[in-house]
Amino acid sequence: MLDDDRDVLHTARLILKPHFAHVQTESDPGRIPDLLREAHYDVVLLDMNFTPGATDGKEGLYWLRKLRELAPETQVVMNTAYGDIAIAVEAMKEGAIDFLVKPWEKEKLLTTVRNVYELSRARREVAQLKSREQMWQQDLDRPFAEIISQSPAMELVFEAIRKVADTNANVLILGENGTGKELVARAIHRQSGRAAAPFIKVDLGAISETLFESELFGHRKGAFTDAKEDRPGRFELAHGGTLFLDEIGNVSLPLQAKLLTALQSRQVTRVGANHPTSVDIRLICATNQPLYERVEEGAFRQDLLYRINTVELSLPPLRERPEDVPLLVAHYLDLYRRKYQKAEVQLDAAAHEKLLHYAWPGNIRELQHAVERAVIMSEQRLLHPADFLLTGTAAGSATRRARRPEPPPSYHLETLEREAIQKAIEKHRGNLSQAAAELGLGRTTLYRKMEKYGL
Ligand SMILES: Nc1ncnc2c1ncn2[C@@H]1O[C@H](COP(=O)(O)OP(=O)(O)OP(=O)(O)O)[C@@H](O)[C@H]1O
Repeated sequence: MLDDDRDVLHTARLILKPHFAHVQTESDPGRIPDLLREAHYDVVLLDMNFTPGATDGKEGLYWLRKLRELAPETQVVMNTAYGDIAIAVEAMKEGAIDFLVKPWEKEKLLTTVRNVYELSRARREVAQLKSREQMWQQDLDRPFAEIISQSPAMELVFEAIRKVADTNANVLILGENGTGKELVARAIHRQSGRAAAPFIKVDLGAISETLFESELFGHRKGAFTDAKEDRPGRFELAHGGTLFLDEIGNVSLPLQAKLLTALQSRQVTRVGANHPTSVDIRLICATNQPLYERVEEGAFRQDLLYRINTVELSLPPLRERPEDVPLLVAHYLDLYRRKYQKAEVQLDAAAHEKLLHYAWPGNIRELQHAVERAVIMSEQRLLHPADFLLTGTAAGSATRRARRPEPPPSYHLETLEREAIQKAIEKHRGNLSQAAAELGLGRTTLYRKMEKYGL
């Protein structure tokens, strides 16, 4: 509160102090710029006249303008004397939010300041939401914002996405678990002309045979015991947008036939209905199964494969894009540091080495979970190799070994020891107690050696 009358300031302080976290009173308006530099004020109560004898309110209006200029989000309430209403109105035109007529009642002062404070908080929230939405919009404008990658292998994928996104072509995304198939499907949708319409995902691996038709094609009320009302299926929900069928390799042959019929005709009939409904969808399918082999085994219909694979995208496993590992580690470290409020957590060099040389059979999802777990469990600022329990299957490492020439044999003791430890950990699938027992070491010694060798 700014007022040249120290009694007024004293009374206001007594009234407001019990209700607000911070109340500041000041008799010299010349200090306004300094005060605003030092702190943020939600509400300022500003007198109209400061010089003895002045009644025209010019000073108040001058400082009001100054306040609006220096702190536009601060709300200003004018303190006016009885009879100053015309000046008060002018002040409102200049951006004051309200005015109080002196001498004010205790209750009047309290309610006014409280209301204005609530309003200023609400306005701040709206501003925050707006900027969040703007950031989100900017994110949408950057096509691959959330797909983190700097590898040539993924650059080819990005290029393919760019080419295919704005066509209506059916896309089949192949790749191991956790390679980002859903992320890519969403990126295609967002860059297509259908971006404003829904992206509907169906996890075909998780839908039971009995619910398949009703989930995908919908049902009429009374079609079966649980059908309490008419319900559209996922195909209809995706009308105008994109339908993403995940785990398409897991669908049984009878259901593949039903899917094929719907995809060929672009029509669906709700369970219990007599007439089909046309749907306009863009289809994206994904699977981690070797679909071509499944066709040869007779487990996947060839005609369905040809219907869904107009364009095929293969996502490389993480072990084939090692350039991405440091980037992903940094990304998820940052994310989980913030989520779990452990801003100080860092990886030591050996832990970095360990993550870099791991085969990541579970791909990005495994990396994400490994980093999250390490951040949650960490008790120190520095994360060591032992904080990352990577229980990669032998298959993962085997693939990696197959891709890289074996180093020449060495009888250097440390090299042999490192190898023995690595093999024991692999053999016991990451169970360090068992690995330590087999190596004839105590657990603490094993940890120490793992750290030394960056395992
Ligand atoms: N390039 C990437 N950058 C950042 N995060 C990624 C990247 N690729 C995948 N992820 C993250 O990894 C997790 C798995 O990705 P996603 O679900 O897209 O994989 P998927 O191949 O569909 O997996 P699944 O086959 O198991 O369904 C998600 O949390 C996703 O956000």
